[in-house]
Amino acid sequence: MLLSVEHVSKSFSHKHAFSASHRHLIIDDVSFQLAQGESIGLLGESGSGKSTLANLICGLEYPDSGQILINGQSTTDKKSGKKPLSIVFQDYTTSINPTMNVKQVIAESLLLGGYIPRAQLQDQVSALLDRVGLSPKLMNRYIHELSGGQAQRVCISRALATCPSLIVLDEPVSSLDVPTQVKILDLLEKLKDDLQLSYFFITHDLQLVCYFCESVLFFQQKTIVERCQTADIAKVKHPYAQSLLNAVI
Ligand SMILES: Nc1ncnc2c1ncn2[C@@H]1O[C@H](COP(=O)(O)OP(=O)(O)OP(=O)(O)O)[C@@H](O)[C@H]1O
Repeated sequence: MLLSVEHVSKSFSHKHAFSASHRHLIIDDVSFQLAQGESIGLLGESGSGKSTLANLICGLEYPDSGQILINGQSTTDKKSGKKPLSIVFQDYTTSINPTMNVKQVIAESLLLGGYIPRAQLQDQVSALLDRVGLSPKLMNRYIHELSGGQAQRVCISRALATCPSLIVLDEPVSSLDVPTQVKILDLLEKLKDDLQLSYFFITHDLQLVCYFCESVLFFQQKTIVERCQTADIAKVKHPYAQSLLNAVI
């Protein structure tokens, strides 16, 4: 199994000005699996914990209990080496270091994927920019010199640089205008087919999930309340899943 999330719970400590800090449970006993080549959509309300789950999968946060295995290796296992996954965040403005140009951003990720002779770096960055439909001429630009669509393409090429099997897409088009959203979604669809990628696609948009993913997880009240194949979306039973379905039909 490419990704196995097993009974994962996570809470955060919130400090209060005039009282002791409290721990708030954000993720409660979440389990699901994703097979190689499969894509899953995660639908949930704003603030329900979707990004926290994404961060747990990527090893940016650790579970309080339960475990997350990627190709059988725990995300908490520091010795497991390079993980076959990348993440694309919603906010491209904060996910790119503003002091690095495009070449440095992508090169940093390429080098994470393994040693590359310095002489090959330029060509590999060019190839990755080409893969996401950007001209190599943009290599020396900084984030503030790019359009939103260009910046998100840079984030996608950075995600591809480590040759992942799985990409966690945390609302990758929500910060873009509609025409740019369509172009980025077309790109993601093409990359999925060309590179046989699996996506863990976090969004508020049920139609998008049905277009991109084989199955969908409905996330509410800190946990997954229903999972179904997108082909069977009309058969969902949980009231939350039904309410999302009714909103689009
Ligand atoms: N590092 C942290 N420390 C404390 N609380 C956190 C931390 N990260 C997230 N939270 C809290 O966890 C809850 C869920 O946040 P999260 O960003 O995962 O939700 P979300 O479903 O992705 O929201 P949105 O759809 O609005 O992006 C929020 O109440 C948030 O304040």
